[in-house]
Amino acid sequence: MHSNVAGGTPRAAGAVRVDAGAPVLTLQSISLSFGGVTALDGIDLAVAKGEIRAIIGPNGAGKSSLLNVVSGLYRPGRGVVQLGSERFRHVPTARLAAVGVARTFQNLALFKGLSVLDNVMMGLVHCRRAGFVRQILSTPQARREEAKARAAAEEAITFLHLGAVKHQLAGGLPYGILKRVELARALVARPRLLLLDEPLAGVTLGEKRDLAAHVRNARDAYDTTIVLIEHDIGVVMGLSDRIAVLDYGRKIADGSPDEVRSDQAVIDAYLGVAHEGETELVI
Ligand SMILES: Nc1ncnc2c1ncn2[C@@H]1O[C@H](COP(=O)(O)OP(=O)(O)OP(=O)(O)O)[C@@H](O)[C@H]1O
Repeated sequence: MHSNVAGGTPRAAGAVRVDAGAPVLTLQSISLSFGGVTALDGIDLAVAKGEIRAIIGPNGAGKSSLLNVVSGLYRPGRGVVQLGSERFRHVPTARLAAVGVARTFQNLALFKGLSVLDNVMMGLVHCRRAGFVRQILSTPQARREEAKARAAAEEAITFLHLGAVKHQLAGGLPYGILKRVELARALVARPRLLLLDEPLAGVTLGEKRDLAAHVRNARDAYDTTIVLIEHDIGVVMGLSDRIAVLDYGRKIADGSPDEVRSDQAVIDAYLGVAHEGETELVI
């Protein structure tokens, strides 16, 4: 893990600090096929420290495949994934936390039978050094780690305004709250890179605005870098520093929201056909 479990308090929300230094994530010529279907075709991407980078594109464009390559669920046929200074042909899923990456899942990866607090503490399970036997015997090391993990989880819970439900079982909570629990579980280990798979999907418009604010605040307070895939282009435009657009597995645009919004290739990809006089994505 690149930082301590408790790691101090989250920094107060402040100015955006997109760092021009070495990228946190670099993809070089990533290609991936399933049988005869090309899901990704020579994707290059560089994500700067502190950035919120959205990956958008029509259905089947390759967004989930890309996220799965970065988190090691898929091994690309070609190309390299670089996380900080480490280069991978296949990102080791089992060491994802150790290389400073956390992710959320579109359909949530929470334990319904555990409380919110215990679910958030699960985000630190890969950081605990005391083995199972020491935890059972409750050795001093295991107790210290437990206390640190609990403090970090409490901090993430407070940060995401989940204090009122922290002792409730996840199974009984509304979807919009569970999306925040999942974000807290991913944040608690203070990842260098946070991958969010449709963080705003399936919630009401009001909850979407709240979640978008939480994502932005999380980037600032936890000093992390965020790559997200999302279908709601309107929210994405307001939330992201840069947006990469995929279509049929290829990257067709990569730029600021304003650049992407007026990019003719993007407009065509979303509309399916070119429209004369169409100069902006309607959102
Ligand atoms: N596990 C898989 N097995 C076979 N084909 C797959 C698999 N995963 C993705 N594909 C195919 O790869 C292409 C890209 O799919 P992917 O799910 O990455 O796109 P997406 O942009 O995330 O789509 P959506 O917005 O609908 O979720 C599609 O043609 C899809 O059918």
